[in-house]
Amino acid sequence: MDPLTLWQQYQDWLYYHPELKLYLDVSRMGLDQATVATLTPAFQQAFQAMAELEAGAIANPDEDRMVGHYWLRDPDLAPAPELTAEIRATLEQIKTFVDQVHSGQIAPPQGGKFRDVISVGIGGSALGPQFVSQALAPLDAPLNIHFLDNTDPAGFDRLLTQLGDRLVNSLVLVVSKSGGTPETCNGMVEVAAAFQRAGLDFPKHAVAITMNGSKLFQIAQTNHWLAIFPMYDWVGGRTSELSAVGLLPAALQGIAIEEMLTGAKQMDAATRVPQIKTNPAALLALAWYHAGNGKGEKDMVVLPYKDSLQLFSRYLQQLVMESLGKEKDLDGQIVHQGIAVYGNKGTTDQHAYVQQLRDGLANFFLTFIEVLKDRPGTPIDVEPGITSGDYLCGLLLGTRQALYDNDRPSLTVTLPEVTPTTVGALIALYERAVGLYGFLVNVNAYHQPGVEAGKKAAAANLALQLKLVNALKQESGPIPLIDLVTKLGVPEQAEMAYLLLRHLAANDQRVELLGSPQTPGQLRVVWQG
Ligand SMILES: O=P(O)(O)OC[C@H]1O[C@](O)(CO)[C@@H](O)[C@@H]1O
Repeated sequence: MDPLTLWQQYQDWLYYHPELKLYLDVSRMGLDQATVATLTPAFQQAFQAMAELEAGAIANPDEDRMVGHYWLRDPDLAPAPELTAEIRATLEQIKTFVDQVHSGQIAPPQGGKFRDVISVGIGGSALGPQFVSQALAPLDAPLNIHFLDNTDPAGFDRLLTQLGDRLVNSLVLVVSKSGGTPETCNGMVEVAAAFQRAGLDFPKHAVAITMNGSKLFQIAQTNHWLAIFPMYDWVGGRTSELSAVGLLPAALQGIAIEEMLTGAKQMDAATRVPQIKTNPAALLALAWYHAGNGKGEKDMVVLPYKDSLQLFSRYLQQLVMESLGKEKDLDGQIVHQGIAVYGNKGTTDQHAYVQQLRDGLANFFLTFIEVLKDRPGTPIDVEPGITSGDYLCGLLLGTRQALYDNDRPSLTVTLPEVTPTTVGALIALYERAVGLYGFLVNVNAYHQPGVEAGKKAAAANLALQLKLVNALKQESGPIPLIDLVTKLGVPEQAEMAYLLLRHLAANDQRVELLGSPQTPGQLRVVWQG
């Protein structure tokens, strides 16, 4: 299209939210009225399904659960007064607790105030809080937050060593909706052990965020932890940033959580409009569907041109891919749905993989996240009349143009600045877009069966490891690996047994592999206990 036609296309498709001052530009996604017309019936069904979801329908049929993250920012939407009351009560519990921590009314047993937060959690129990902390935490935050979002011993050691004797003024949030995620449980045990080694009373530093009655709930209750904040079965991990999972850590850092909720609520109202072109979430879902032919044929590359939004793509990887990446649709048909998400930030990524985006595989659409306000305070010129922020904007727009000129589609979400309100709105925008898209492609966007498969396999491997070690202890000397698994009745597990024993030998001197690593099938194993 020639520039003037494109300018008209930009204006025809532009979405602008007057209160949030947020723009959405899908003009470079190759959409036209015919596409809208073709998909309008599907969207009408999606709008209807979304309305039923918000009204309390079982929108997660595989787990027989409602889907209620929208109620978190508008409690009156909840389908029952007790849910409304519970949401309000949790928000008050968060505010009261945080005020007491900030004032020192809730303080470490040794005195002083809590100054650091160790957040132990994974997936949606970490990604949202990490994104929001990087985006919004003030430089003079009353508490500094640190995340343990894996089961890596070296990761535990690194943070706990860095904190050193700051442990005495550290608050520990253990965040797990299910209360049983192994990585999070391991983190809790490791951190508790560190507190014990330091002679500190862990429960007096610990807070749980979990579902009522979970394993974590029972540990926290039995050991009289400082507080327990509820998670609900109708809030998924990947949509929990505006529940206690995200609001508690944000508030502890001095982030205005009420403004996050307001921004999300304002965006929810906008994305509730049952019209494609005046609903920003519908426009996103339409653009995604069109780009990937409803089958995720194009990857979603997410490029915020703002350092503080760098973690947004990691956050979206779970929100989009754990929601849409499904083997079967709601009719049980094999569909292998999904949209792959990657990206870090601009302009940085222009010096990494944008080369391939511009000239190589055309298997993506780009999502620019633009922030109009460059910085608080007065800019300086880096060249006469040009600031570094001008460069950031110019390079975004230049990359957008260069991609378009080579038939690479892109869309742009523009925020006036990064604030709790706009971050809340951005989260809400994408939660709704994923939900609408899920309805368009007829998948349950609210469960995650594939992850359970990996968890089950891991548990089986750890059980095998224990059997191998117990069997080794019965041996009087080295035993061929093959004989060991045969004795255990699992000869078909020879490779897994080898891989587990190789890791054990690298970390536990009592297990030794004898023979050449080049020929693992001929190795002998011995327990030097
Ligand atoms: O909060 P939990 O129950 O520990 O789960 C952590 C994460 O694991 C998953 O259940 C599976 O990845 C995510 O949906 C969730 O955010």
